Amino acid sequence: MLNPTPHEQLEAALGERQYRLRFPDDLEKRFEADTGDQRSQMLFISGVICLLIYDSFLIADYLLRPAQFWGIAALRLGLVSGFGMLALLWVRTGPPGWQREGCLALIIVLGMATSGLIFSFSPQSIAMFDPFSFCLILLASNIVIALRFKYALLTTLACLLIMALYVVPSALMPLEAKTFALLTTLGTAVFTLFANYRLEISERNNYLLLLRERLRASLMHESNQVLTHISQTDSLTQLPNRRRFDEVYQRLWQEAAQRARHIGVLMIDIDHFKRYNDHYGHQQGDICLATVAAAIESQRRAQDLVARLGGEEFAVLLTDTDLDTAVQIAERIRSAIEVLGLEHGASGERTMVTVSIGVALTVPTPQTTPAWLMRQADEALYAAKGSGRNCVQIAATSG
Ligand SMILES: Nc1nc2c(ncn2[C@@H]2O[C@H](COP(=O)(O)OP(=O)(O)OP(=O)(O)O)[C@@H](O)[C@H]2O)c(=O)[nH]1
Repeated sequence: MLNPTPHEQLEAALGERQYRLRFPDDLEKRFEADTGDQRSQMLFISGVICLLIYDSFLIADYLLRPAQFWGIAALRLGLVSGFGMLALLWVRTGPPGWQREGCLALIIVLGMATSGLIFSFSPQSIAMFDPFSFCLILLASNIVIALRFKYALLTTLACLLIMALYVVPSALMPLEAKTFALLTTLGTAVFTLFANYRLEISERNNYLLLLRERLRASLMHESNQVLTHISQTDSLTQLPNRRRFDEVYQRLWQEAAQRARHIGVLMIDIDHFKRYNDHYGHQQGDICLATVAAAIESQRRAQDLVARLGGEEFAVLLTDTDLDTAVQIAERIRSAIEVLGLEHGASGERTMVTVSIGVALTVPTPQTTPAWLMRQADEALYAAKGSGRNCVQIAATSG
């Protein structure tokens, strides 16, 4: 079975009941690649805010536990904030997802363990306040930092265990207060985990919708490019068609007018092509047209445009070219087709396929127009046909 395309994977993920916290592998990798850097930056900012709040509790420590203040300050500022800042700076560099989440989870657990230790230093009269700080740590972990759910769950369980290890055997609180503290912390854990789960689900769903829009836009862009190419290309010769020629011609004319530079047109027509068709058949005529087109294309300079204007008529747009060079290019094209040696048994004049070419060149002025120059090239072509074909003629106004 064929592997599903990114678009199919995406539609399947959107179609599923949206409660899963993991996409199929490819999509999951793309999710991490697309959102990882931004998440690292957000985690850095929310982490710094959490550390500031954590350290602001030094005010309460100073008021409630002045005797232990300096020891507690060393724990909060030196241990938790010190390691915390280092971890956040590292997270900001955009490490892989599991390292980023795991590292922050460890810092949160360290914060909880330190809060437990601070609780154990408390005088009996104020120990009852500390469980509130445990709840705040869970709030920070699950809502503000919003670790990915799996990490949030493990961190919460570790925090609850640490909290229970400090509070349950503690002699600082009566049983009623311990029960209240445990229930409050447990309730906070459940509520914040539930919110964390919903946050991640909605982040993932938003990502899927955004990705679908991006994929649709890029598919649309690709289709537009294909359609534009089709609408501007001649299907038989794969050369630009008349529409494309006119578009480029108008633009180059304006540029030549602004810069007072030459612009030139070579009008090329296969000689006695009606006879060729009649003699060899339309299908062979098509092959001949494509061969002649490729030969003309092979002689053009990089900056010039070759187009099939219709039927057996081609044109070359020349920019920044003097008359001598234009005639040289025309002569090169004429001779390249002659030396192809494509048999033309019905020509009457020669035995192989040849072309006649009209050359017209000008520096645009307010009195001249693109259509006027085309007419000049057409008249020169007509003159080439009149001079026995298989030759190049220059428009009278270009000489
Ligand atoms: N095979 C083929 N023939 C085409 C195509 N488009 C136009 N033609 C033929 O090209 C021929 C052009 O003939 P004319 O315009 O009379 O000119 P000519 O016979 O080349 O004569 P001169 O231009 O005077 O040398 C016609 O027979 C058209 O049917 C095409 O896409 N394929």
